[in-house]
Amino acid sequence: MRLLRPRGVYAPQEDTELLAQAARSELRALCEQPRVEVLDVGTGTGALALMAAECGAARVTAVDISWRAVLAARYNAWRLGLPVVVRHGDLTGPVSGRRFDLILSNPPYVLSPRPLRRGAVRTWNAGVDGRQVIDRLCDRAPGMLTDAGVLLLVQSALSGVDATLERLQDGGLTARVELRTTIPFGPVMARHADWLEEQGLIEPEERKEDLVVIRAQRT
Ligand SMILES: C[S@@+](CC[C@H](N)C(=O)[O-])C[C@H]1O[C@@H](n2cnc3c(N)ncnc32)[C@H](O)[C@@H]1O
Repeated sequence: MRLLRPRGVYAPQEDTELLAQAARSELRALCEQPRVEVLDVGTGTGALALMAAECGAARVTAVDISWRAVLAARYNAWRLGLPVVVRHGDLTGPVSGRRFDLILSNPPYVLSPRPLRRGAVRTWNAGVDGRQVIDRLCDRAPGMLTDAGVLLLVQSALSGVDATLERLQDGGLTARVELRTTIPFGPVMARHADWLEEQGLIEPEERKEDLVVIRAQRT
């Protein structure tokens, strides 16, 4: 898909593609049912929400905290003629009270010594433990899934895979690692490599990380 991506909006990359891969196989089974509802939390350009609509999901809603991302995703949906409703707000706030068959999220998960700020860094910065958005999403997801609903979430293994699995399990979901791949550090991670080494999170000279898709479902 050729998508408009204004400055400051996250460019779809390896994490987006890994999550899309997991989502496509989920959607193949789901879209045989009528009225499938999908939510994409932190939509950026809208790439994942648009893919879900293209796969045949009946109702796709996307949310982002950045107005720039919301406007880009709305434009991309209009240009491609795909029925995606894009809402502005924090996490699931704009859709509270609704339930979804599939929730997708590629949230900010990058560990950073810098405080969270407004602006472009919000697309990736997730605080010193990389969990400032993931933890809140794990707490909200169980209450937003239909009975057989599925959450697919992508993150770096550096941000704590076990912490995510445990948090989702505490919320009553069965959670497991669905996909995993190793990628070389991109520019943001490369800038933080010395700090990650100091924290003992990576080996000296290690410049790669595992990306993981976590799948969670109500037991
Ligand atoms: C890593 S980008 C992923 C973008 C897109 N889903 C993709 O995979 O290409 C994370 C997105 O989450 C958004 N975001 C960050 N914090 C958020 C929050 N609290 N609520 C909603 N969206 C948020 C950012 O603006 C950004 O667009």
